[in-house]
Amino acid sequence: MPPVLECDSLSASYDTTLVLRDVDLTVEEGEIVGVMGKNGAGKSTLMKTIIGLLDPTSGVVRYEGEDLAGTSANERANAGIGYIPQGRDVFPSLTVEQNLLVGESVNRDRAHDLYEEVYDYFPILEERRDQKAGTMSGGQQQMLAIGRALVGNPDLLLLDEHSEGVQPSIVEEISENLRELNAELGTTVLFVEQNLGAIQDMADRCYAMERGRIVDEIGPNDLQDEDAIASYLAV
Ligand SMILES: Nc1ncnc2c1ncn2[C@@H]1O[C@H](COP(=O)(O)OP(=O)(O)OP(=O)(O)O)[C@@H](O)[C@H]1O
Repeated sequence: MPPVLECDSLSASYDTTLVLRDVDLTVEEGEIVGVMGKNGAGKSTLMKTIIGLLDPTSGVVRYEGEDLAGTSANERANAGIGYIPQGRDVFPSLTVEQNLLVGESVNRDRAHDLYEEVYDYFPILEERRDQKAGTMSGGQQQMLAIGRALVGNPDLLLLDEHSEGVQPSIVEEISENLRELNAELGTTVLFVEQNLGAIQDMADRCYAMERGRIVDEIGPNDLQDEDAIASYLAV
């Protein structure tokens, strides 16, 4: 079976500024893989290039063995890639339930809706289903953004800094829920982060990114060694 996701010599730029440089990474089915790096390292750019919001200047993104070149972000979502952008981007004037309905539109298996699972992982979303998303806390909005991707029934979740602007205890809760849903639903996860705790709580293994390049790969044994990874983060 091919890896769920493969980036092969992936480079990307904004106008003439090259930001992502020759990135090679692989995510196997069922893994939770992190990419860590400081502000400006290129993590969001990597995510945008994988989901198709930014065209690579060179290199390839393969999803379940297929080259994604020429496919739109929408087509990638329809193929089973769920994307949770930095800053969450929930629709503030829609209710929780309406936000989830938008996410469900890409579910390929309409017979199996995932609301029950989402409400199990994030009970606050069920409690607040009729509340406008914009009135909720940062952590609750993050849960909603994850829930909105999940009801689309993704095989792969791309998460861009889910810890940002969220209080530490809630970051921990979200990370734990993501691990649970990875184990129970089998959803593969690629996340980018600069939060040490979130990386240690979530990742099976991790890549380190500096100035748009992958400079190290950290296996499970070294992930709990703060000294081994702190230099890649702003800690
Ligand atoms: N739309 C854009 N146009 C031009 N340059 C950009 C754009 N977005 C990001 N950049 C630049 O690309 C580089 C990488 O940014 P990126 O957002 O990918 O980093 P990041 O690792 O996600 O950082 P952060 O944690 O701050 O989000 C930075 O130098 C940034 O200024």
